[in-house]
Amino acid sequence: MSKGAFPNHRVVSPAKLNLMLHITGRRPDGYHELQTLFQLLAYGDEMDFQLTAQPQIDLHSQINIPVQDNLIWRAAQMLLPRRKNTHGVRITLHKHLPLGGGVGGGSSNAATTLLMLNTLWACELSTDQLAELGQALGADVPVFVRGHSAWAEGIGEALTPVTLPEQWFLVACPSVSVSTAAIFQHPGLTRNSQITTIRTALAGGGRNDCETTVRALYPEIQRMLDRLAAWGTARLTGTGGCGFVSFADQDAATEAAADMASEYRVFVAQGVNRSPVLTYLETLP
Ligand SMILES: C[C@@](CO)(OP(=O)(O)O)[C@H](O)COP(=O)(O)OP(=O)(O)OC[C@H]1O[C@@H](n2ccc(N)nc2=O)[C@H](O)[C@@H]1O
Ligand SMILES: Nc1ncnc2c1ncn2[C@@H]1O[C@H](COP(=O)(O)OP(=O)(O)O)[C@@H](O)[C@H]1O
Repeated sequence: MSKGAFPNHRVVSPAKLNLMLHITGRRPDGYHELQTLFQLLAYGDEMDFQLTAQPQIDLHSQINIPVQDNLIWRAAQMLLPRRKNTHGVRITLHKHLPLGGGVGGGSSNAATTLLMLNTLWACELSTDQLAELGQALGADVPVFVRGHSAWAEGIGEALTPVTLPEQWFLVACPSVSVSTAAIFQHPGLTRNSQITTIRTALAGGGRNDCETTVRALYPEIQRMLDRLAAWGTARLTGTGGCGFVSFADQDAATEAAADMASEYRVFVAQGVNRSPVLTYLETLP
């Protein structure tokens, strides 16, 4: 760091898995009523945040989408009117998570940006305010803003923090990306699951209601889930396309990952109850 330069803050923008996902109804505005268990992971994209003397937002992201559409850019723009100092920021995204994989990378990046800039720009917004801003960017943003594994209802915004066993997960990502909107618009999707309880879900009950439709539309995902099933109960996360299996220990997960790695992009990650971004923010003065 050169003299006078601002420090660089590197944080892990975590992924999530939906351990189960039931669709219990559809609202008049087209959004679906869900019940889902969000498991945060100690793995994700890495993001660098460094304040600058110039007031602009300078985003370096390897993903091939127009900057105005990047959820990081959009999150930063939302906080700009609340900035209480004169600094700009240089944000660099090191993308590790697949796009449109159901592991929530874009939503997580948006939430990480809201959390980091709220501190670095001294915006002083409460967690509730940040979660509300985040929800306008996507249904999955609030869970990452609150930064805790959670039971979600409503359209995914009514969150109850939960403590989950910190198991290991093998996540496999097929080379296809699934459009969340397309799955939710599909006529074959089951939308009438019985309301279940948080207790049943925590005990491992439940399934992913999107899975039948996703399997039918994407043979490659069907094949991947069938391959994963060699190690246990294989599930789709979100609207896909990634699937996962849980393990009690890291070695077993790593062994299974090695077996799948020649065919699929895979990663092994531990489930965590608290987001690494919150842990990082606690270290700041
Ligand atoms: C269903 C989940 C479960 O985690 O799927 P994944 O995106 O993770 O796969 C998420 O809540 C998705 O969250 P997110 O990806 O942020 O969704 P949004 O951008 O808000 O919405 C994308 C589209 O999905 C549909 N949608 C989303 C959430 C919801 N409860 N009902 C819906 O019908 C809407 O058609 C919307 O236009
Ligand atoms: N910073 C970002 N990272 C990833 N995707 C982004 C980002 N900004 C915008 N997007 C868009 O959001 C879409 C869904 O993002 P992502 O979070 O990866 O999917 P999912 O919600 O299925 O896990 C991407 O296909 C991409 O077009």
